[in-house]
Amino acid sequence: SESNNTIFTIDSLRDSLEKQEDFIVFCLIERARFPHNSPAYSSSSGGRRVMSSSSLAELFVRETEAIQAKFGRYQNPEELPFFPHDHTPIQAAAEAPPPFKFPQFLDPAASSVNVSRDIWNIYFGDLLQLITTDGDDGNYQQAAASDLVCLQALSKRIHYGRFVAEVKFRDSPSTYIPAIHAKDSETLTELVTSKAVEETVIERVKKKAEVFGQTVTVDTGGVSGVAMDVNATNTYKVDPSVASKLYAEWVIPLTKQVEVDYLLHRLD
Ligand SMILES: O=C(O)C(=O)C[C@]1(C(=O)O)C=C[C@@H](O)C=C1
Repeated sequence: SESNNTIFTIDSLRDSLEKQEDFIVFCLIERARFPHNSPAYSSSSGGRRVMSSSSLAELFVRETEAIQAKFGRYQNPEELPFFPHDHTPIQAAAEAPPPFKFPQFLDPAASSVNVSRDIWNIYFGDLLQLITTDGDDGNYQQAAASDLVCLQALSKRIHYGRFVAEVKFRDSPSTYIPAIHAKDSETLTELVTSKAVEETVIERVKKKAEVFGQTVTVDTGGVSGVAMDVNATNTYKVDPSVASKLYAEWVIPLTKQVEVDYLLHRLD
């Protein structure tokens, strides 16, 4: 309904993006507890009988998403799966509560936007090596479970660009309409860009990695107080410069690509 639309403003969306940062930083910290565990990402079967030629991590994501799809995860317009699934939620008992009615805020343009492949490739091709140590502890299930949570958090954040683009378009259609008609992605990219906001976001993420990634120690010698270990960069659980690089080089550029892809189809 139209009344649902009022909850989305550029400020409320930026507020949500800021809160999602906390979760993303904690996801990275959690994954960084385990070594890289490269066999989880190799698709060769090593001669064993396997379900498919996919890696363990890929199978884990695919199968978990399929279950979450059955329970309605992708009825939420904020969520996009990495793999296509039958999105029909399972039939709940007759007395079960009715499904949540998500506000339908996005234009059908949303269905033509999907950068999941890029997120997948960046995560497994670049990011994972930057937040983990080389090594193999054999606990691939645990590593893959952490990967899934990271991937879902990043995908939600980046695809939030659809909501941001819709708000920007509604706030000022005449700014965007000529570039949309001209299919001018370069101009659209300039129009959705706010350098000052980007710099704040990148700086804030770095600071969060510094604050959340410290080892907190409690003085048990009878003296009250909590001592925070604010030592050299290499004592942080995730290198703060990796967190800011993630945002500067991948998260923000992909969010902008999502915004532009969405706007390009906004008047279809
Ligand atoms: O806040 C916005 O206006 C956004 O579009 C989001 C975002 C981001 O990804 O954080 C992307 C582009 C802008 O240049 C600034 C920030």
